[in-house]
Amino acid sequence: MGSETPLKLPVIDFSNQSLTPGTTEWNTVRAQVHNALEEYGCFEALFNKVPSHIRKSIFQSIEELFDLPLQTKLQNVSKKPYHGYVGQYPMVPLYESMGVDDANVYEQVQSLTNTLWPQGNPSFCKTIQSFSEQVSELDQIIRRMILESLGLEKYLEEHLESTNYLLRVMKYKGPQTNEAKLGLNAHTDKNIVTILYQNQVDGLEVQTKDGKWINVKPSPDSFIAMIGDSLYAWTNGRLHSPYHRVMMSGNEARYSTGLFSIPKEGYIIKAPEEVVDEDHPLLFKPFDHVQFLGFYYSEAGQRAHSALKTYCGVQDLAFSN
Ligand SMILES: O=C(O)CCC(=O)C(=O)O
Ligand SMILES: [Fe+2]
Repeated sequence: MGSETPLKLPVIDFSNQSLTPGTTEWNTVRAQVHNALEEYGCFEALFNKVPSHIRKSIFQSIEELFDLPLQTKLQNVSKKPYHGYVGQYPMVPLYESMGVDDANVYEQVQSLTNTLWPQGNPSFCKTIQSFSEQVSELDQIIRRMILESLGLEKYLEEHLESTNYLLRVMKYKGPQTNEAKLGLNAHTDKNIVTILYQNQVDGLEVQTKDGKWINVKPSPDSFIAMIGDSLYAWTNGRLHSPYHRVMMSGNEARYSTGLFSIPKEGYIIKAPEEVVDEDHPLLFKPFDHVQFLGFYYSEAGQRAHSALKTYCGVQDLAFSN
């Protein structure tokens, strides 16, 4: 009857100056990261390395982007599925998003900027690139902590080099109702790690392992870090990749960003032998992320409850032993 404490994601502080590998501070935060990702696959990260002027200008840049005519936005295309402009879907009418491949690389952002603004837009370009580069530092800290906590640090270099960064920017229109409307369908992310950042309008919900929805209410200094299916598979199920969705109410638009670390095409995701043993039989056959994405966006992939299990799960073999 409203007396239950609302569920909350773990909050982990990465803003300590002395957060460097090998220190006690590092090991303490690493243990918190490991516990949060095992249980929720997700946590709220306090991270003060992104200067406040960039945190402000990122939302100005995103608004400017979505205010472009549809014809211009449609020029945001990519070879990979779901990396370019997405919107105008009858199922999720509030949602619109765009993607910047290799968003931490200046020349890549510049090329998209010049496509969208032939007369140039240096402040957009600089803001997107700096923001992505700074948030990618948090991605790398978290992934280093994950590998260390699983005893997989010998794979660190290969692991970090096996991915690129995609920045997706999202706009959810306010539905003009008090009743919550679906902004984005429940899904698991398909990549390695996702780091989300939002304006002051909440709406993200993350599902717990026992099926309850947590309303995420990050502070203005917080980022939400989340595990995707590719890392779930690579860690052989040691870390959870949670279902999440966006529910919108009210009049205000929600703007959010997601920095996705994504395995490069041709890199085969295969759980290292250290995480496979009798108690932890291999859950997924080795796979290429880009081919997996192709399956996910096919009709069969969209029908599957878990595209990952349908595509490369070996659970039937494990059960039949
Ligand atoms: O807008 C958000 O906070 C979540 C977006 C999301 O889940 C996604 O793009 O995969
Ligand atoms: Fe997502």
